[in-house]
Amino acid sequence: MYLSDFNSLDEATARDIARVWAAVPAWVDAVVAGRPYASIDMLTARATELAKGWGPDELGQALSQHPRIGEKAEGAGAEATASRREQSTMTDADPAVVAAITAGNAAYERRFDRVFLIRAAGRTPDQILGELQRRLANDDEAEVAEACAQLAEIALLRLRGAIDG
Ligand SMILES: NC(=O)NC1=NC(=O)NC1=O
Repeated sequence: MYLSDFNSLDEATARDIARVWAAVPAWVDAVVAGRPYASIDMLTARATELAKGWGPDELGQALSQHPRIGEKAEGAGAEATASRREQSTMTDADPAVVAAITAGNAAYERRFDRVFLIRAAGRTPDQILGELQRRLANDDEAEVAEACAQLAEIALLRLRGAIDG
């Protein structure tokens, strides 16, 4: 869709679209409230700025829309479609790597009590596994910051994939 379309959509429809980018209600409302955007750069700058305030609560809100790495997102919704596209690198992954990621996901959830979140697009399964194992050693605060940064990267990738200047 063009930026002009996003600018002129009714609030509810604009929120439905921004919610696919990151299912963080306050962030969705603020991104939509910032319309009309003069350029895609202004939109991405505001979306990035607003994501800087994310913490454990926002992670919890957004994670319901992100299947585990290596798990196929079910359904035909926009979020599931985006997840499948982003995780397509896992489709032909080495079974040993998939097994290690699955075990790593379980270890991560035991350690941090939430799903491991990473911007999967542009990463190989090996790179994802390496990041998972590295981040497992993070302390709580550092890991919240890393997970929020990944959530923001996913949001900006989805935003840029949805809106043409
Ligand atoms: N648990 C996850 O990291 N999920 C995901 N990462 C992505 O880039 N897309 C997802 O659905």
